[in-house]
Parts: sequence; structure tokens; C-alpha cells
Amino acid sequence: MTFQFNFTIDSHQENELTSLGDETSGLESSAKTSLLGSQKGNLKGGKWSSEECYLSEEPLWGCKSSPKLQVFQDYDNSLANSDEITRDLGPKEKESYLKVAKEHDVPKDLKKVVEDKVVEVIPDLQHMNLSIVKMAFLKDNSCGEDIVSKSFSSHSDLITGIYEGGLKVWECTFDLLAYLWDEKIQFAGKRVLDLGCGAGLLGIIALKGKAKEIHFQDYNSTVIDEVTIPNVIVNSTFECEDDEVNEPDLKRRKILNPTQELCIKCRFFSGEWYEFSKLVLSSKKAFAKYDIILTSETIYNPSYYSSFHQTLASLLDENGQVFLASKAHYFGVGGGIHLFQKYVEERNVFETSILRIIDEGLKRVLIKMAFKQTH
Ligand SMILES: C[S@@+](CC[C@H](N)C(=O)[O-])C[C@H]1O[C@@H](n2cnc3c(N)ncnc32)[C@H](O)[C@@H]1O
Repeated sequence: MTFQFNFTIDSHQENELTSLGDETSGLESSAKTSLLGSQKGNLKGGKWSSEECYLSEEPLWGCKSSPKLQVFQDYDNSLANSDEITRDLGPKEKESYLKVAKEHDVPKDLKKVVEDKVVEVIPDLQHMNLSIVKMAFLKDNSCGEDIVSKSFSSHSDLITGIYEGGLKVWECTFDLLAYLWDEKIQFAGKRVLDLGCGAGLLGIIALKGKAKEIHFQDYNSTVIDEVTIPNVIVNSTFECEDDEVNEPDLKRRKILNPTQELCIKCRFFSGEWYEFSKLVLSSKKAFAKYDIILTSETIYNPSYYSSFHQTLASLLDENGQVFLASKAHYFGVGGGIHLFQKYVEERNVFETSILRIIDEGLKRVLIKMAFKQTH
């Protein structure tokens, strides 16, 4: 099988792009680790490895190009059962962290969203090549948020209150994917939120696991439009079993209108967490709380803990669970699993339990959170 490349990569530009985040902060260097980690990651027995990162020989409908690229880079009090969120914000938070939330429409022409995009394949998942996405933005600087050039010129994958890292697949996503796979976490019929989704791979796994509804949230609208939505599209099979046929042998498959399927199951949001919570709770569309919240590499900045904790407390169903993946410590930014667990303990809303510790490279931890039971 041969692959045809219908694009060119300016090697100078690619080098520059892959060096995004190569600066001094620990989070940034962990991003580098993330890149390296992803290179060895195939989901088998809980381990990802890149030898088996391959490209789909037959791209999904409408994906014109899938050239072979080996490497992918790339809340405060107990408002647990309240539909209202109130919070005092410090001046710094008011100034920087209240990026207004909005819901993104699912584009009508799904094929158009993914045509000419470069898609990479990891076991069971496909995603946009993020270097190519960034490169396109650098060439055509018409993006409203302008986060790519800001990230590029500041040599950072995080610019507080401006760009929060969604244009990269972070290492802990793969840890959580492996855990969900190993433990056969069931999504069927569940309402799921991928909080701080970036590429949205966690939510996509829930979609593939036949979740009833999946919501994706990222701080940056550019990330939702250019990465999350395209990723969901290329991972959607848009098929379901025909319930009218009872005999197992005769089960037929029917192709649904992809737009309908996406519109029914998936919703996409950008904006700061507190604003996002307000938006979904006040939405005219019916909203039921989430059974499962998946979140990876979202507790690096202690300044965000209040908003983050409040969001979990206000949006999680009373019997729901949060699966959270994080580095043990984010050097330079100051957050990490221990600081966050201490914060949660002090709020006395959730109980946490450690699911898995990955003690290689930068230590990473998976935790589960659920509401404390009041008897
Ligand atoms: C480091 S990225 C991780 C992305 C993705 N979960 C992953 O593991 O690849 C952090 C994510 O959390 C979101 N985020 C961070 N701070 C936020 C805030 N204050 N409000 C809303 N979203 C935020 C960003 O949009 C970003 O996608």
C-alpha cells in the first residue's frame, strides 16, 4: 500500500512548530515529555506504543488525505446539588479568567470540515495532526483568538487566560485512555463530559462506547472548531443497529444522517469553566447532569481550582464519577495532584481515590472523585 502526500511541509516551519513549549516551565517541559510519550503509545495491556501508530488505509468518508506521519505531537462550597453557581472572584480572576462561554454549532457540511485535513491514527482513534493545524494558522492568520501565533511568539503552550493548551494532546490523556480501556469502563447510555477536552480523545472514547450524550468543553473556541469537532467527525461511524429487526441474525445496520447523529449526541462548548457551568445550567436545551466527567491535565494552575471544583460540583450527577488524570506536580505553574486533593478535602464535597500511579518519567496519577455520601 502506498500513500500519496498531497501537501508539503516546510521543514523550517515544522521545526519551529514542534519546538513550541520547549521553554523553561515544568508544564512546558512536560509537554515535551508528552510528545515523547505519545510516540510510544499503542493501547495494549494499558500501554501505548507508537510502533503501531499507523494510518488508516481507507480514510473515513470525506477524508481526502491521510498521509503517513509517524509522530503525533503534539469550583466554592457545597453547591453539589444546586443549579445555581455563586462565587466571589478576586480581581485577578475577574480580569483574566472569565472568558465568556458559548456553544458551538455542529457544522452542516461535515465532510467539508475534514476535507484536506491530515489525519493520524492511533489504535481505535483518529485525530487531526496538530502541527499541520498550527502551521495552517501561522500561514493564514485570520483566526479570531490568534492563539497559535501568540503561543508561538511566547514560546509557550500555556498563556494564562488566553491560551490554555488545547492544541496539543497531553501525556495524561493516554494514561486515562489506557485506564478506561483496561478497566472496561462502561459508557453506554451515560451522559459524559470531556472537561478541558483539547483534542477530545477522552470524549471520543465515550462516544465510541455508545454514551448517550457527550459534551466537549475547551477554554479556546479555536480548539473546539479546528481540532475537537473535526476529531469527533473523523471518529464517528454514524451507524446504529436497527431496533425494528429482532432476530439477531437479521440485525441490519442503518446509516444515520451524520449531522443528526452528531447533533443528537454531541455538544461543544468553549469558555472559562465557571462561565461554561452557568451556560449549560441556564441553557434552553434540556440539561441533565453528567454521569461521568473525564478530565486530563486540567489542574496545573491552582488559581483555577475554585472554578474547576465548582464546575464539577454543579454539573456532576449525585451518583456520578469524575476520572481525573494529572501530573503529580507541575513545575513552574505550581499545581498538581497533592495540592488539588488537599483543596478538595478542605471543601468536603467530594471524596477522592487513587486509581493508578504511573511512576515513569514525570510521575502521573489517575484519581476518581465522587460526592461524599451523607447518611
Ligand atoms: C493542558 S490542556 C489539556 C488538554 C487535554 N485534556 C489533554 O490532556 O490533552 C488543559 C485544558 O483545560 C482547559 N482549561 C484550562 N484552564 C481552563 C479554565 N480556567 N477554564 C476553562 N478551561 C480551561 C483548556 O482549554 C485545555 O484544553
